[in-house]
Amino acid sequence: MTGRLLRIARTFLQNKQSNCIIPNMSSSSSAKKLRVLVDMDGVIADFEGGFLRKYRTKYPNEPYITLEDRRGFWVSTQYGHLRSDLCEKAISIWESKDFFVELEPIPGGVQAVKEMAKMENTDIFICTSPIKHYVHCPYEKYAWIEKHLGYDFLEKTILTRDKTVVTGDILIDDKPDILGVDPTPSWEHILFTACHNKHITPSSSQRRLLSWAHDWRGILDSKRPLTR
Ligand SMILES: O=c1ccn([C@@H]2O[C@H](COP(=O)(O)O)[C@@H](O)[C@H]2O)c(=O)[nH]1
Ligand SMILES: [Mg+2]
Repeated sequence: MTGRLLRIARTFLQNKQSNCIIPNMSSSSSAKKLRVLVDMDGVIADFEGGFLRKYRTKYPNEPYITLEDRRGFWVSTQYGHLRSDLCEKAISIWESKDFFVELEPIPGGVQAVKEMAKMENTDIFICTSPIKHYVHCPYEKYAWIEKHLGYDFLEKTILTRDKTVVTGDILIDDKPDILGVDPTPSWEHILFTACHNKHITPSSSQRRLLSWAHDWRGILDSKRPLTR
């Protein structure tokens, strides 16, 4: 027997003894799965709309910023510029009980996420940053996901203040700058258009998803390995 045949026979016996199952690389089920991370606030849950509604109810006599006039990711910063004490008043809204759980879904988002979850060779996770005032927010984010996406989606939920440490192929997120300890995250950031970011010109290499009515399937497909 040649050396090569001996090596093959030895490997076969070793695999047999250890009950090792050799994956069939030609089968589609063994193809590397596309991992999609989807942000929550501003992407599938309407943080901005929910904030404005509750702010105006709680502070009917205070000035406010319409969604049309929103600029910059941080609501609190823009309200602070309007009048310094409004920064704290804005923060008090999302620190209140029932703020996160009562957010309305963003049109098409829940449906798109459910569809992604059914796609072949696709793993989908919700990747969201809780606020540090943790009394209500983390619990309510889970409750929102159970209510709109179902109990099984709790298995696919990542709460983190640093999304750069999460691995994935795509992160669909409305925050223009996603920074953290890893300067070169594994995912491509797809900027989801929101009232606060629609005026900014993303860097030429950054792709946008204008809404869930736009071609999110094409974006996912563009990240899949080419098949013959
Ligand atoms: O002015 C603001 C606006 C939003 N937040 C909080 O930031 C996170 C954003 O989470 P993403 O996962 O990036 O969507 C969310 O918890 C908001 O409540 C803020 O603190 N201040
Ligand atoms: Mg967001």
